Amino acid sequence: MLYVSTRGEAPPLGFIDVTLAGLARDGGLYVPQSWPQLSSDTIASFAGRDYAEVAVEVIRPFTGDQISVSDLSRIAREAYGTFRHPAVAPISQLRSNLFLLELFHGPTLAFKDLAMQFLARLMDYALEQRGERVTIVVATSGDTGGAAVEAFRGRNRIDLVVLFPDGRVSDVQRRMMTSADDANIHAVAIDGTFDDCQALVKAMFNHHAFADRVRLAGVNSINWSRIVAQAVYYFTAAVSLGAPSRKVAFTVPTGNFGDIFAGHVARRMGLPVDRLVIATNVNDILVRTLTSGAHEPREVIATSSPSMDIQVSSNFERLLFEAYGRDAKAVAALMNNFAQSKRFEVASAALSDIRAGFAAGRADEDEVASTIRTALRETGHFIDPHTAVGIAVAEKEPRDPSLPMVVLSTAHAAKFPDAVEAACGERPPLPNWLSDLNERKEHITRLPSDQTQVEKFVQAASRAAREGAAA
Ligand SMILES: Cc1ncc(COP(=O)(O)O)c(C=O)c1O
Ligand SMILES: N[C@@H](CCOP(=O)(O)O)C(=O)O
Repeated sequence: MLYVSTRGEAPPLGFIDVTLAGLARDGGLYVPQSWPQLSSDTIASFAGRDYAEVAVEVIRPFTGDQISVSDLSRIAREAYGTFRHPAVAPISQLRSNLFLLELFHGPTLAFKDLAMQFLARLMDYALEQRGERVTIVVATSGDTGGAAVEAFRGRNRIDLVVLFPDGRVSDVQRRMMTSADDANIHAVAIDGTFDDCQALVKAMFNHHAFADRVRLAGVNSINWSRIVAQAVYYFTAAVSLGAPSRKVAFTVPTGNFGDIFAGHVARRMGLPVDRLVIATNVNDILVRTLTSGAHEPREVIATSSPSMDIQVSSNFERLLFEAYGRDAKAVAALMNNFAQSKRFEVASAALSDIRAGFAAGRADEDEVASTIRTALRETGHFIDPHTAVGIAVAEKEPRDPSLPMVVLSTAHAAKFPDAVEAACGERPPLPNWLSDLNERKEHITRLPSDQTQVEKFVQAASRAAREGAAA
């Protein structure tokens, strides 16, 4: 199994190299050369099995011969052993044929743990085998950063620098990123938005001399292994609701388009997914793109679902690659346009292709608040504002009432206590095992959104760079 860049100018790589590379050398994103298929019998056999076992079955076809099944199984067992629910990603029912896929039972209470716990162990394994070190720089709007800190802390061959937008994450999210004492973890508050943080990461990857010096790696969803690990829960959820004998639809709270693209991957592998609904808050560039074909960012608006306050959705490039019939030249031209004039138009054939598999809707702040209130009243449970965006959009979406609709519940309400309390008047408590979070000492460096200054910081944090200089 080889991976190719969406922009066509980077060398094809195998699974482990793609995992360690992050962004492709030409600025594109890696995708598999072809989609592995799982038969209906294989998918049906997932029913009742442990999450870790299903993860191995789904991920294995993507690994080629680069990792043995026993190593992959050990990594999956260890990764999903850190979750506090035996099902790892259980399903609960909200209303008739409307379900929540609970992705918040991991160590940092958000769906990012599902892939990050796996990825950290996979990278550790690969680096140990090769005797190498890397420096990871990750951009976060709040959840990826905390999940990465938890998954990579104390790892001997990896230094991690987290760039988060100063003042634009919740207190719980910030503390999860800044309160690790481990010497290999560095939390940096950037004076800017998530889009600025992500642009800095991509600029560092495209500065090849720098990227080589620090052995730069990425664990945002630009990293293929993040996506494939997230595809697993689409299988477990759909099978528990009757797949492959019946179709299932999903609504996905969307920002960087990684999570919903993972649903597309599951569909490409043979899972009968009826439709994937993109749910955004008022930062609705993807809804506007699906409506008009014009992909054009606006100013980022701060909302109660801050992790989705994103205008530049990295993984949309992977979908464009698919929709343009894997024409890397066409995708590279779109991305060049975007870099130069901050907009592009999706060609009508590609737009029709996207609309055939995806719908899109947005929820404003009033809808989010009223969804949180209604859910608490009807079920007695708190939901987080990102999940509320998903539910609000799913409720508005025309759908076949006989098909199950699964909304991805992407975070625990206790990560956003102020927003939840403002909506419903009650404050969701943190789980007991995190009750000392507010007392932990924070370590934060503040930097402007400036590539030179951030690179200087990353280089100083990088043991890989120091070893290279000493050699
Ligand atoms: C809680 C939460 N929900 C939804 C999203 C959106 O996911 P994606 O960026 O994969 O579209 C994010 C951030 O990515 C998030 O942290
Ligand atoms: N919402 C995300 C943004 C980054 O997304 P990723 O899936 O590409 O890592 C966050 O919480 O940081």
